[in-house]
Amino acid sequence: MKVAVIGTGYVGTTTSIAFASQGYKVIGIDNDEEKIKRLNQSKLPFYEEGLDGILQKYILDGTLSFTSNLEESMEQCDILFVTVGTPASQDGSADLSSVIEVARQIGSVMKDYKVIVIKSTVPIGTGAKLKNIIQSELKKRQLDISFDLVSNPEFLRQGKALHDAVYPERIVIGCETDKAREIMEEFYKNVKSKLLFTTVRDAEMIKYASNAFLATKISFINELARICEKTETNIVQVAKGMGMDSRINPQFLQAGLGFGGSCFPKDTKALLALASEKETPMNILKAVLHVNQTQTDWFMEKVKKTLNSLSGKRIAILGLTFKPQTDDIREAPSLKIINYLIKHKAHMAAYDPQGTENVKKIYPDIRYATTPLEAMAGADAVLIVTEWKEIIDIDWKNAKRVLSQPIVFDGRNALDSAIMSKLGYYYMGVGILKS
Ligand SMILES: NC(=O)C1=CN([C@@H]2O[C@H](COP(=O)(O)OP(=O)(O)OC[C@H]3O[C@@H](n4cnc5c(N)ncnc54)[C@H](O)[C@@H]3O)[C@@H](O)[C@H]2O)C=CC1
Ligand SMILES: O=C(O)[C@H]1O[C@H](OP(=O)(O)OP(=O)(O)OC[C@H]2O[C@@H](n3ccc(=O)[nH]c3=O)[C@H](O)[C@@H]2O)[C@H](O)[C@@H](O)[C@@H]1O
Repeated sequence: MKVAVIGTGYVGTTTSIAFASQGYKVIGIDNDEEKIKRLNQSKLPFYEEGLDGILQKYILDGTLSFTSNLEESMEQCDILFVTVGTPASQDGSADLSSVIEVARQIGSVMKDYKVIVIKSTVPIGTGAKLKNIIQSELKKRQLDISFDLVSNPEFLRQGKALHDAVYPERIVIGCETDKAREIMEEFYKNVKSKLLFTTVRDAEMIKYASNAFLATKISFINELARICEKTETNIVQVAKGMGMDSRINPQFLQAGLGFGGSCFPKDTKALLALASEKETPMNILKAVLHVNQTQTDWFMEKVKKTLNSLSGKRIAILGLTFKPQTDDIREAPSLKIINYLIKHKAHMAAYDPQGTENVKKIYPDIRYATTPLEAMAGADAVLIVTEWKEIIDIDWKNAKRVLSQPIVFDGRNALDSAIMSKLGYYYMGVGILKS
């Protein structure tokens, strides 16, 4: 079975590699010709550990190839996965222009039966809409070709993308015909995973509901962190105790600077936009976004209060990406923090193992360091913004010497407050008592 993957971004490239590893011949397609050229030279368009070597292996052995020519690729493939972006529009709803464009292109060149699988995150009802678009393109060509439209949402996490794509915990397949079900069952037969067949609409909702629920856990714990500080309780211990109940479980109970990235913020907004369109308020989700939008300001107000004023203070920012193990800075809390520090006239030096070049494009005028210690030299305070292992593993005992004042604000509760205090730091986390 040969497959095409349309859209070679984070999801498209990773799933192409995962499918190649399962023995399929895969053609990755993108309308960004520069990206295609680089991919064919085994150059990833983003950072994801371990992925570049495997990409090269499959390109060299001919399992995986990349092109911009959809028509030619379609003739050779039985299944087409659509993984183009669905970013947020101005009003928060999902911008479907890319998936719609791809549906039009498919309908305008399709010559025989295909299974078209939507992996992009799309609002409920989009599958049906895309099916209509393909049908009307076929009608324009006076063709009566059958095809199936399937929803197969993607649940991979950046930073663990390859692992998640190769060993998914669950596979959700929304389809409307037995033929499509059989083909999808056959396609995933070698993947050991829980498989759920459902309708296209249910599959679309499962994706939004999953992201919204995880975002809810994060905002819940972040709001709880605020009350922990007022009640002299420790959110790390509280989350640990809560997570010991398997009904709650410890995952996504890490208090911090709020959720960022390309998905939680946009998908929660898109679900809210859908709820508003359907005149069915989702009050919990609204509050989830509100907590998230105010979390960095809440944290920075503590920083400002502790330092009396930020004006003229030298601040070291450690970590810029929205989470470790990625170079992605989309909706990263660091951007809000830099903005806050600029507004309050602080001087800053920032360090990140992978995200610096991307942040430089937005904030070219702040100082960027090539090591954590360089960023910390002469600083009045250190802000831990992303919990990269390299940052956690700093030799904090000796690092104190390069600082102007031994003050650490840990936005991720990545360090141990008792140890930091023993080392002589004034240490403040999120939802834990300062030490
Ligand atoms: N990034 C992530 O971790 C996850 C993303 N998703 C969803 O997957 C979808 C893709 O996300 P990313 O890979 O992050 O997006 P991305 O922005 O990294 O990549 C999208 C790719 O689609 C290409 N594209 C756009 N229009 C095209 C067209 N007409 N023909 C061919 N290629 C076209 C772009 O050039 C780009 O390379 C989104 O709906 C997202 O919500 C789902 C799970 C995880
Ligand atoms: O739809 C998507 O794109 C993906 O969104 C998330 O994946 P991702 O955004 O890569 O990263 P997560 O590990 O979920 O982290 C998201 C954000 O939440 C924050 N977070 C996460 C967990 C936690 O306990 N606390 C917390 O603040 C992280 O720092 C990060 O900013 C989901 O975990 C994936 O299942 C989903 O496929």
